[in-house]
Amino acid sequence: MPRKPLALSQGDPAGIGPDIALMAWTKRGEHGLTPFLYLGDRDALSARARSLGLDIPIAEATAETVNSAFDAALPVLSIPGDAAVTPGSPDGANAASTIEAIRRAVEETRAGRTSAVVTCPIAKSVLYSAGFRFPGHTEYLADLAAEPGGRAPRPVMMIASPALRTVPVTIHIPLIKIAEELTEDLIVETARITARDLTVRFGIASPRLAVSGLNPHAGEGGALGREDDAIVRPAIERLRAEGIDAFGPLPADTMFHAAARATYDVAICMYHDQALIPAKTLAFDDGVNVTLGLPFIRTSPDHGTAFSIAGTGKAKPDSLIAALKMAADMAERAA
Ligand SMILES: NC(=O)c1ccc[n+]([C@@H]2O[C@H](COP(=O)([O-])OP(=O)(O)OC[C@H]3O[C@@H](n4cnc5c(N)ncnc54)[C@H](O)[C@@H]3O)[C@@H](O)[C@H]2O)c1
Ligand SMILES: N[C@H](C(=O)O)[C@H](O)COP(=O)(O)O
Repeated sequence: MPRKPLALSQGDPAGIGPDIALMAWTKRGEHGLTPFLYLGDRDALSARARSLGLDIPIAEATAETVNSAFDAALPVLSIPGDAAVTPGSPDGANAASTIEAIRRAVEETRAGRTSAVVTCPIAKSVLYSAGFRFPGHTEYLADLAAEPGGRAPRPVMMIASPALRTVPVTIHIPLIKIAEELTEDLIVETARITARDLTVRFGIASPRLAVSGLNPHAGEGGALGREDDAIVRPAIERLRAEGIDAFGPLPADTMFHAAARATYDVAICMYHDQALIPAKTLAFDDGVNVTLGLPFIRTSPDHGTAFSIAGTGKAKPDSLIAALKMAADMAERAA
């Protein structure tokens, strides 16, 4: 039975999404990539191939025709933008098509025509200026996952690589709001979803969750902040009472060295940079952004639109290739 194709959304067409999608396609044999359907502006993709000096056939396709087309051409379900695309110069006029590509990738996947959603990077600020009301893909995908009249599932962001997996409990909020938004329930719910999906999506029978403290030295017994003892520790106690192997709160500055990393399967961190700095420092090229808690599989490269190098040939497709491979592996496990 041939594998179902992946749905790859273009991201911001002025970013490196088109670059890395083209480069990944040229490496499809080397990496044994599962065929993907690129959802985005076909003309912009063709123009990017020309500017990169890549002679890549591009074929209009649907989920049903991707597998037969993929060896000879890059299959595209065309979603034209409303403005010409200049690499490195994002245009809010293309926000609607950028968002539509994500929506359609989810639609194809939820309909069972594709096996997973892989998203090329969007520029949040560009979408915000066009009225996009979600912090990023993560929250938008959860909204798309909601059943009619139902609540959106809680999405969980995980950055995963062979070196480390990390999850930020709070995500795209200003630092000044973290202590205000960090609650025992949020930590418990995030950890529960992470533990479940590490088992279901990654086959880890008994995942070990290292939970970081919020404050320096995990609060130093209360001398450097009350949150660790008043919020994080009770959350860990609740998780352990449910049979989840969670431990901490750990001082964040000593939980990411090699020996410490060998003691756990994922680090549950209190905020974005506490989770993403170690993850991207250790594995920028093969790190993958995975959204847990959704009823479908979604991965993304661990980087952004890199506008300054779009169209220059300097972008590396490694993280996108890792995201495509991880999505295919997760889909195979789910089949
Ligand atoms: N998955 C996503 O959609 C995603 C992830 C992160 C950031 N973003 C968005 O991207 C925009 C730019 O974010 P940023 O500047 O903080 O981070 P960035 O990842 O776009 O760039 C950071 C640095 O890394 C380099 N870089 C990034 N990807 C690279 C690649 N594949 N090959 C070679 N070099 C690469 C860039 O040139 C830049 O110097 C922001 O709007 C942000 O919100 C989106
Ligand atoms: N913080 C994420 C990262 O650096 O990979 C990035 O903003 C992506 O978020 P979304 O997947 O929600 O767009």
